[in-house]
Amino acid sequence: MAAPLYRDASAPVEARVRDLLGRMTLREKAAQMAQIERAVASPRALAELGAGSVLNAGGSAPREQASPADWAAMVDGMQRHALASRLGVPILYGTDAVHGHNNVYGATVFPHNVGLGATRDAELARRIGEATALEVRATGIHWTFAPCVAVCRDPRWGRCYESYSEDPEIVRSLTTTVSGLQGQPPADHPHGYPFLASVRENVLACAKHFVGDGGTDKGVNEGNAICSYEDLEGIHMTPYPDCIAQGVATVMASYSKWNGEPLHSSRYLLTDVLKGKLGFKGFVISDWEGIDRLCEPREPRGSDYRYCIAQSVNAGMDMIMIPHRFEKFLEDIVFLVETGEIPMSRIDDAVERILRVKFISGVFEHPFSDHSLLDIVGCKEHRLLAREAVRKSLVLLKNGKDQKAPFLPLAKTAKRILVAGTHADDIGYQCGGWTIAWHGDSGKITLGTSILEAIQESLGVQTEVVYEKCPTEAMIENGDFSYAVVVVGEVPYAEWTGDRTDLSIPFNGSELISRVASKIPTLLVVISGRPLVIESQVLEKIEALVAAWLPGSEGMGITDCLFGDHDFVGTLPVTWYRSVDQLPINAGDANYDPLFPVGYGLKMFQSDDD
Ligand SMILES: O=[N+]([O-])c1ccc(O[C@@H]2O[C@@H](CO)[C@H](O)[C@H](S[C@@H]3O[C@H](CO)[C@@H](O)[C@H](O)[C@H]3O)[C@@H]2O)cc1
Repeated sequence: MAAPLYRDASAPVEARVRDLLGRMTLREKAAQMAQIERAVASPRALAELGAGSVLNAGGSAPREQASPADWAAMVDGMQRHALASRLGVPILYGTDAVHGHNNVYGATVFPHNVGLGATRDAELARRIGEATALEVRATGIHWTFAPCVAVCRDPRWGRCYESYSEDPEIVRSLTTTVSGLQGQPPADHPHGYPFLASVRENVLACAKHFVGDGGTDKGVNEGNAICSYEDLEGIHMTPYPDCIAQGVATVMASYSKWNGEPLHSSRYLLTDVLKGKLGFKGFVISDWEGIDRLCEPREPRGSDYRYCIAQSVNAGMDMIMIPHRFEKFLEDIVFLVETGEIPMSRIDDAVERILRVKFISGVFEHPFSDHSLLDIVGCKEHRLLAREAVRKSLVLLKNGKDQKAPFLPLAKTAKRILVAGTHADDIGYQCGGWTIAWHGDSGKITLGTSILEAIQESLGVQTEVVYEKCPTEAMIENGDFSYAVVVVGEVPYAEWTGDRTDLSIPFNGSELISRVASKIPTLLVVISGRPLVIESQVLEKIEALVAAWLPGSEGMGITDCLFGDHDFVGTLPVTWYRSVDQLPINAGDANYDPLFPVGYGLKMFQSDDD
């Protein structure tokens, strides 16, 4: 008997979609709309019930320090169960590889998006997407929930570091990450249609979080963006047409609201605008428990969950990141269709979109991982790319108390130097959130080079490098140091855990800086996901100031500039405000009076065209 059309790789995608859709029962269609967490991805969920997709939460891994082979074996095992389902529809496995394959121990950890915003380098963003796709593919994973194309308008938001910039034009210029992840579509690629160049080297991307996630009132995470449609479209929606033009396969809905209406149940924005006006033909996925949050306060009342499913699916949600209550979701959505609450046409549209992406992704023909890629995770070439990105992300904000006497580059011939601060020797701190654990952590959480190690590696034996996280007065007074490098900043955070109205340097950083800089010529390096308050008396005392954002695993990228092997090229992608009383403050505001404006950034060397 001839194989069914949907299994024919030479058949047109839309024909394969229609053929498979026509063979599916309502329960099978509903199951395809479910994304479940890896911990509950059982043989029953995959083979018997046919869940369409699996993800891992931030920090959820096969085991601690799981190897790329462990990850690939886990995903392949789930795939085998999925292929054993009645129609053998493979799963898509998704993960948050948002600054490299950051869940995986030993993977290359790139600078977070705010640092890439400082580079203004679209080609670099694309190359990082390319490298990330290879490391994700090496672990058998098909899809990353990236790039975040939020336009962060208030640094009090705990996810500003996931945003490239407060300027929508800078964000849209860096959506080249999509082409890096998925590959570049041909010029004649149909508008809005999902694209994947190579099942071996590329992964599906996810533009998130649609729309207005970075524009909530006072930067409250999952809050309410209060603005006109013109501002919503002109500021926050700006990057999406560029992502769609690059064939982005998926879009994730935002937890936030627009003028009080949750995005997860906004038919106007999800269907009329995203799928209608912008022509998006991939699929829309909810955020984690996004449907449950429609029923806030968290409902124990099952019926509300059912009502929220109807609200969201009817608004245009195609896949639901459940992630734990799969069978309840299945029971509820089947009930809603059978009772006419959700029209079958909406289910068919959602599943059509999901199957379209699955056929485009090549996962029917190549369902399993490619072990020849395993060694590419954390490879030298990718670490060099990350080092280049770190270097280009640094912003020099002060260089010498006297313009005529620049402080940087630091002397490589100094006899004795002091390196101090909480962030000088901490890989976890310099990587920030979404690294190994959901909210990140401190210490040697993965492989990489700390700033202290980079300084030690950059200097010869003639320089004694003294490291003290919190030097005493005696050491500062009597240490006979040529200069000091003080590295302080924020501890890692994610989402609401990073929402803050106090944006001073944590751990009494200002006090440490003042103590050291009062006695020793000092360079201050700030490791943070956003600008922090730099008091005027601190700014006066230090010789130089570098914003390093959240650079990731390759600390050598910082010393490449500090010691003058490369000049600084980074410029501020966000406003460096004077005080939190100014917030929100964005370029273009009337009476815009920041400490350092968007676009500010010094060089060490006068270039020819100066
Ligand atoms: O400790 N608790 O009890 C707890 C409870 C709920 C939590 O909330 C959950 O934490 C994370 C999992 O641990 C989830 O990732 C999401 S966040 C959401 O997840 C997506 C998939 O990872 C990303 O692509 C999106 O960009 C992001 O907005 C949620 O906020 C966290 C901790």
